[in-house]
Amino acid sequence: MIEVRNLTKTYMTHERGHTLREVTRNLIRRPMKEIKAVHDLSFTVPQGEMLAFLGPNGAGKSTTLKILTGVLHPTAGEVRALGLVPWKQRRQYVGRIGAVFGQKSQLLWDIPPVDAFYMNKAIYGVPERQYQSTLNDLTELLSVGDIIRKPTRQLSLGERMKCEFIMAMLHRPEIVFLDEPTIGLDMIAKENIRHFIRSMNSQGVTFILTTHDLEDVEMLAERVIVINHGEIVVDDSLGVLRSRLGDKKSVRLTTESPVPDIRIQGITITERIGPLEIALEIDTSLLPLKRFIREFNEVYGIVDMAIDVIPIESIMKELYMDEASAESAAAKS
Ligand SMILES: Nc1ncnc2c1ncn2[C@@H]1O[C@H](COP(=O)(O)OP(=O)(O)OP(=O)(O)O)[C@@H](O)[C@H]1O
Repeated sequence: MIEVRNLTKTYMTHERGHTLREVTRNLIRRPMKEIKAVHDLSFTVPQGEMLAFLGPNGAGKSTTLKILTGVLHPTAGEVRALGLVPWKQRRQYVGRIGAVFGQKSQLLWDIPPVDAFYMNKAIYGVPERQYQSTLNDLTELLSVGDIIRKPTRQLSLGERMKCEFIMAMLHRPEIVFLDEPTIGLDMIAKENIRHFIRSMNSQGVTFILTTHDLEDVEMLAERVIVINHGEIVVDDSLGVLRSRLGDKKSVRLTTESPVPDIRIQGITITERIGPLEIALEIDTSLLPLKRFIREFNEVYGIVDMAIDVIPIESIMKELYMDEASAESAAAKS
């Protein structure tokens, strides 16, 4: 459904310089600087997939999504989505995709969402019967029957986001791009939105999600692509991603005597919660849990313990840090 081959985007910008002298000189000379935002990305997304496209700030996510939505054209490489080249066959393509931006509204502030929906109906040329039936389905699924008739500015953020989703889905897009779709929402509103995304996905809609909210990723995504410095670092299912990073456990421990700053292979102290309470990360491939419990109990006396799998935040942190440390090591050598 989406096929990306060797995608590269290089921005050309004017170098400003750091010192006042450089800035003044560069105002006249205007030297150009290349910024490789994405480099040689290749991946495919089958129909009906729920893909999380992640990476730290500046990794190249927005650039890739802008190319996939047809807003930008690449410097090199190919993209085919729904059989079309997004930036070349944009008119045909936009009628088959949708987008929801958590930080940017597509509704109009002073008019009720239902009027904005009607405008989109005209823009996309949605037939009246299809429009009414889709609108009924979506308003029912999101429980926003009355809300869509109030002026947008009077809606809560949660209500507005539900309407943003209706706006994006009315023309029944086959691929929907989500950028931080639950940002700023409370837990209940987040769950409503996630439930909606899951139910649209079960009807065959493909979702590509970019977010810094890793709970969205855990609750929604089947597959994760992580990019860093414009290149793919990981492309795997969430389960495989966890196992690839070792069999790590997060342990919260209360002991009879304080645990000092120990250096044992396989153990990292992540937090000191109190004088007798700490949080640890244990790599059980290096230190089996049974041995850890026995030895810690002998030395410090375990009073209470909670064991959990490592949350996805730690996995991501590790991925981002690996890349950063690899970079700095390369720079030093
Ligand atoms: N129009 C532009 N001109 C020049 N450089 C740009 C432009 N847009 C993005 N960049 C640069 O390209 C790189 C990738 O940016 P991009 O916005 O794609 O990252 P991102 O992963 O979406 O980051 P974030 O999570 O912060 O939104 C960054 O170094 C950024 O400064």
